[in-house]
Amino acid sequence: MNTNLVADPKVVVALDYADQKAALNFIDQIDPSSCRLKIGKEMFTHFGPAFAKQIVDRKFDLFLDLKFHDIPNTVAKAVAASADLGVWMVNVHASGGRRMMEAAKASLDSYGKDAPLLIAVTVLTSMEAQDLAEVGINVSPQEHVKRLAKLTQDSGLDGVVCSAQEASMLSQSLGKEFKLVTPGIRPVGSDAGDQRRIMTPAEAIQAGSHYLVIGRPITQAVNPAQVLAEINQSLMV
Ligand SMILES: O=c1ccn([C@@H]2O[C@H](COP(=O)(O)O)[C@@H](O)[C@H]2O)c(=O)[nH]1
Repeated sequence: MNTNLVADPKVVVALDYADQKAALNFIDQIDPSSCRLKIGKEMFTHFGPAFAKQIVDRKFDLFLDLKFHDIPNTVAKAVAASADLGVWMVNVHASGGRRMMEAAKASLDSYGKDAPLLIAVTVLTSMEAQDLAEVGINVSPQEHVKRLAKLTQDSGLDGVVCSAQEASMLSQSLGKEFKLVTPGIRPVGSDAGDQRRIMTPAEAIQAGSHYLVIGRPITQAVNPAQVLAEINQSLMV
């Protein structure tokens, strides 16, 4: 199926499947130029690095979304192990701090042009002000995102995970080259589920998002490849 082939696909499909066959069935219907793919804690815990390699071998750009958050030495080693898998992008939590992020970045030095993009999670898109207050952060999500994104840039990373609601603010303050990777994307009419800071695909691109992470609206659809094609179409206008 033609899912609208684009030179630099913006959509990153979150493959949050408990069933490897279901994920591969979807992947077999799409082309690497129609989207990038992401695996996170669910599929990596079920199926491990071998599954990640299968996706890389099929020539898809793979975002390994394991959100490392540990001491600098441990995170640096985990990021280097991710690079060994040949992934396109990998991430850590910005709240792990500057020394952790710098160690993660340094661990990629020896990979040269083959190093994956390294980005950091700011404030999860499932969180709103009340969630932050309950963990002792008494500023708005926007303010906390801004602080963590600046720290991420100062630590030498390539970009952040944030919500599209913060994209315009970050694009202005940190520049257009700094990658903004935005989950919490919901086409009109789709269920928000546990997400709180959401936007539609077209609005997110207009706000300055570089990559749109989209999971359930695609993967739980009756025809995931068709929904992907419709989303790509909505981005072409
Ligand atoms: O702040 C974050 C960071 C990561 N995610 C991940 O993105 C997808 C979103 O899936 P949907 O089904 O479209 O909600 C999922 O894999 C999350 O782990 C995020 O949502 N927010």
